[in-house]
Amino acid sequence: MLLSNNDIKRELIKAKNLAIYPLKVENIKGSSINLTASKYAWNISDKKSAVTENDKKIVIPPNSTVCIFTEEAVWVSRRIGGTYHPRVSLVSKGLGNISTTLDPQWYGLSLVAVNNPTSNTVEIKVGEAFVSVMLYYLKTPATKGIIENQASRPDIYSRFTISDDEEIFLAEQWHRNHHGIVTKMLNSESYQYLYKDKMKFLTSISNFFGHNFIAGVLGGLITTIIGGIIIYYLGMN
Ligand SMILES: Nc1ccn([C@H]2C[C@H](O)[C@@H](COP(=O)(O)OP(=O)(O)OP(=O)(O)O)O2)c(=O)n1
Repeated sequence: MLLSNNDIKRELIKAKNLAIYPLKVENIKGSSINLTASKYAWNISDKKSAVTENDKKIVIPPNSTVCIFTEEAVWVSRRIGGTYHPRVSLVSKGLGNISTTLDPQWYGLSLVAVNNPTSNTVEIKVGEAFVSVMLYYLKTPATKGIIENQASRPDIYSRFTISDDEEIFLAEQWHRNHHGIVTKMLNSESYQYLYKDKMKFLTSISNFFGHNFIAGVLGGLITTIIGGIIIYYLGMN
């Protein structure tokens, strides 16, 4: 079953099946969450950084592919899997990315390959939402402990020419284990915002039902229905 925006928010608040950090609430869409491009990106042909010197843009030359780390690290439990999809705004510039999968129990940054088959150079802004992840509840939880790939994919990024700064960031522990991603998310302002938003909603519902007039009307309705059922059964006998 595909997760809606409400399912995603509920799961993020519980933090028992899903955690994302940094969490950008505005990137939670109807049935997906958009992830943003980080300044860690490399061209697969020359293995060099594809980011401009001021760290503002990722440059994808004609007929080439660039691997871009997302700013967000994601953790999913055994009960959730997902798929990565290109955003229409990118596809309409001629770019594409090969749709890939998010395995249950995954934790780490995502490394997304974006290809430019056009004859023009295309740029993606650092921080721009460039890929959508759709999340699904699994019918039964996946087998415990089977995690086939290392967090944040060092097997792949080690093929690129990595600077010292990049190396330091990629070695940071918060995005390389489940606990780190969950803790960072729980301590973030956007998590507090999401949590308070839910509490506001629950309080407004309880205020609504707690209101004397509404409570009276509901009480009257319930009494009438129960009374009606009793009279009906008494009449039958
Ligand atoms: N664009 C993507 C897509 C996925 N992943 C992460 C999350 C996935 O749970 C994990 C594994 O993805 P695949 O199984 O597709 O990766 P491989 O190509 O390594 O395949 P396999 O695991 O079969 O060896 O990599 C990622 O970092 N970037």
